[in-house]
Amino acid sequence: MHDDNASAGSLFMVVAPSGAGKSTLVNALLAQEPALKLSVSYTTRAPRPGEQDGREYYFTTADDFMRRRDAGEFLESAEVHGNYYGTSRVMIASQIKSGSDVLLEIDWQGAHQVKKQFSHAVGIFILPPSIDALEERLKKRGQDEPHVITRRLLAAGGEIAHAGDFEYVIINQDFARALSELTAIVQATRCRFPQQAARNASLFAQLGIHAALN
Ligand SMILES: Nc1ncnc2c1ncn2[C@@H]1O[C@H](COP(=O)(O)OP(=O)(O)OP(=O)(O)O)[C@@H](O)[C@H]1O
Ligand SMILES: Nc1nc2c(ncn2[C@@H]2O[C@H](COP(=O)(O)O)[C@@H](O)[C@H]2O)c(=O)[nH]1
Repeated sequence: MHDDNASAGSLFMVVAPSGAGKSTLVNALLAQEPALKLSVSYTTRAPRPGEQDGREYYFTTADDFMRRRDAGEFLESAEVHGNYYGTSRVMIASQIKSGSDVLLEIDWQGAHQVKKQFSHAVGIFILPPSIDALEERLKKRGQDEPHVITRRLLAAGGEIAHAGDFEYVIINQDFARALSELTAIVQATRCRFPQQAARNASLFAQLGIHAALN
């Protein structure tokens, strides 16, 4: 089993039922934390209007996805709402190794797979204030067919049942508050001993601080 170590960047996983607001929160977080790298996943889902290949996702066919999966190219992958999604192993490994903090927007199944390989990955589950609010948000977003929205709402209860598997839970009712909680989690993780020691190795050496103090 692979695991991260003291010199590695932090790995964040943001998980939520569809429509809870994770992409909106993550985009706002990235705007204020440009050093944080967002992993771009592969998916077999068709692009929504305005989505660009290589920006929101790498859009691909089921055949290509399976070929990549069978070749071990994915750190994690899962079927979600009738489509396949996966995170590139190579991209994450190189970003973490170079000390970058990386954020994955994935479902709970993928998060479990990542946690088995990177035990220090920080899982953050975003809850909607209610199922009614989730429905309203999906409808207002206006990007999915009614049958797709129904399917996603039906799946939400099962996904929410996994909230307790994660280190942190944020209720995205008031957006500004939810964003400030997400930011606080990222900043607190960066202040953990291994992350600080890796970022400030020469200061730590100068001050005579050793990892044994951790
Ligand atoms: N706190 C909030 N209050 C009201 N609306 C919100 C809030 N947060 C996000 N939204 C809106 O809810 C809709 C869904 O948000 P978003 O697309 O970020 O969800 P998501 O969890 O990323 O969904 P998916 O998993 O389907 O990509 C968007 O139209 C967004 O503007
Ligand atoms: N396990 C993974 N799940 C992923 C990944 N990328 C996205 N997702 C999840 O899929 C649903 C639907 O996304 P949408 O863009 O079609 O609305 C969403 O809840 C994501 O969390 C991934 O790489 N792996």
